[in-house]
Amino acid sequence: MPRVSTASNQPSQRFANAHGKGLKPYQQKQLQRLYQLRLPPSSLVTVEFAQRLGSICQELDYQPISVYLNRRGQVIRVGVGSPFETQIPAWELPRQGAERLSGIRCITTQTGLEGPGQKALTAMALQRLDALITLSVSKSSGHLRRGGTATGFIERAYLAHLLPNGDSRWLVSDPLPLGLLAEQDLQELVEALEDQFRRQLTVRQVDLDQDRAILVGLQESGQSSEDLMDVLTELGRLVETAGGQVLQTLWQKREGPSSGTVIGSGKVQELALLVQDLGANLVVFDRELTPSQVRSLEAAVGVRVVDRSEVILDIFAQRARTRAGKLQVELAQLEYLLPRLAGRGRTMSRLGGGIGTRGPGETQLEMERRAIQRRISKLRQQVQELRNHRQRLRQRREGSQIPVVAIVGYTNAGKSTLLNTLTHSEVYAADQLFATLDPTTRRLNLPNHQAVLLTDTVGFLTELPEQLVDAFQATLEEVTEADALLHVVDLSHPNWEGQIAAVEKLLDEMPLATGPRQLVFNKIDRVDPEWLEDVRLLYPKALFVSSTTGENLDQLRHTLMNLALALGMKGGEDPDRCSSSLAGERN
Ligand SMILES: Nc1nc2c(ncn2[C@@H]2O[C@H](COP(=O)(O)OP(=O)(O)OP(=O)(O)O)[C@@H](O)[C@H]2O)c(=O)[nH]1
Ligand SMILES: [Mg+2]
Repeated sequence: MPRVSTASNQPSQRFANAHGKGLKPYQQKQLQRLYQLRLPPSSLVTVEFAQRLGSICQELDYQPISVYLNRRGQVIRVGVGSPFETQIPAWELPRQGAERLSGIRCITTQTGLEGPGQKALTAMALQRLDALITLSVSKSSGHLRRGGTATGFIERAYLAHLLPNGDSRWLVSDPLPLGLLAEQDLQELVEALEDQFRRQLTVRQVDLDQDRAILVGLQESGQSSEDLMDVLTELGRLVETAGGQVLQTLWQKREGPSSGTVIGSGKVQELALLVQDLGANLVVFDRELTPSQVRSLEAAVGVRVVDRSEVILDIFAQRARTRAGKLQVELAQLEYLLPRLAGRGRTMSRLGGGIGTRGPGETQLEMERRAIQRRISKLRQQVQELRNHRQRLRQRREGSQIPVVAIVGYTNAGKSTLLNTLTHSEVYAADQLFATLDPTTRRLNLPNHQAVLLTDTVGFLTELPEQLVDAFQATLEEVTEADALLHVVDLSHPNWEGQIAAVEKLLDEMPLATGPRQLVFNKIDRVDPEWLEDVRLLYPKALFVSSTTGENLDQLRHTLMNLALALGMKGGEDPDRCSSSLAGERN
């Protein structure tokens, strides 16, 4: 049997809290009876139904009542409170595309004579209601039936509905006599609206196979606007690299993140509206979210909410080609997933479809947890084997006394391109983040007939998820075991200085990366030559090259020659070098 309070299935208490008044049993009964009423499917509202609501409203001392109906004319929810207070939670709403309305309309009572307020209209937009009908109940002129019960008097009525992409989000009618409103055809109205929404969607050329994302950032005190923009630009690049489309970016200035939802509650609401307006199906935050934050946010906005780490993990998962790469990515993903298992799933399970949305029940979760743990230990073991294998490879290389130089740098700096140009190879290089996941080593013969081994490595990124760093340890050891590092910087990137700092920081955190580091500014073909001279003054020891045009690569070869000579001498003096560093690693 349907209850008056449909949201929590706890009768009446919710309303008593919202309005400071408990409901008397006979009042509850009247509300309950509303569930038995049924409107003709084509009617927006009937005069009888409106008057019945007006009368109940009077009997409840003019507390507002909101009734929700589906398109078959059935009452599916009754609440004492404004449309804003009685909203249907996002996860209980049917999941619809941006071209559809929810198939639910709300009829609400009020005592004022004005049309629906901002909050009520916002609630309509959040739920994508077919329509919002506001009935103004007169306090004075309610007339009495012979039996003594008030019938309620509806002074005027308003019809409000959403608008496809106009200057305003909704349209509110002038005050209408009830009779006129009752003549409105519901089907005609919603068909016309959905038709317009569909056409608008075609104009926007939304690709329905792609994730359509809204980015959310937080500017904490102490963070400059430029820093935030850099973070959000990079986040956008990451989302695009992962195959998503960025529809819009939203940010907020705040002391610090709110513990519940990162951004404040008003901003969450703005976000939820934007999701509706743009037909987004994904929200991406610029920072790592706790499981409970994800839960609250998903409940409020009604679509999947992910954090930056998940996007990065997703990219790695898509990029991984080799067995080793796949192994490492799977390990990272599972380690990320495990602590988040409990929260995910249940809130979103009703929405169905899409990654991370199918929620198993609690027992199944427990089983899955154990299965995942087993899988993680197995993967760790395999990653360890991989590590040993790489170690043997390196050992062989070191035995051959050819110095190893690792090319490191921020993702997309041009590391693979540099390796390709220098060694005439065809390692995969592309204008993508994390084009390279697996290190590749190539032999480079220098003009003096000496050789070095150049190793291309996975790109760096600020605040890489720790699970990834752990999982890619085997790969990163190529860096820690190299005799020297070439730190490649994309000088044409607006945040090149920030990227240098990020890479230096990560390298400093690797205790074994002790070899000399040579800074190589790349992509100089894309920067203003005058400005380049200024940078040269700032970094007198750096090299300035273009990997695509080959400019100044001779200088780089020369530098490598000197490096190799110095290393060769060092190698000669210290034959134990390789075994001692390996011993250190085993601990
Ligand atoms: N104009 C110009 N473009 C360059 C230069 N070097 C690399 N690129 C371009 O920059 C993009 C990234 O190059 P990659 O070599 O894949 O960069 P990477 O550092 O290996 O990137 P990840 O493997 O993703 O970390 C590609 O589109 C290259 O063509 C250069 O000197 N000048
Ligand atoms: Mg690369």
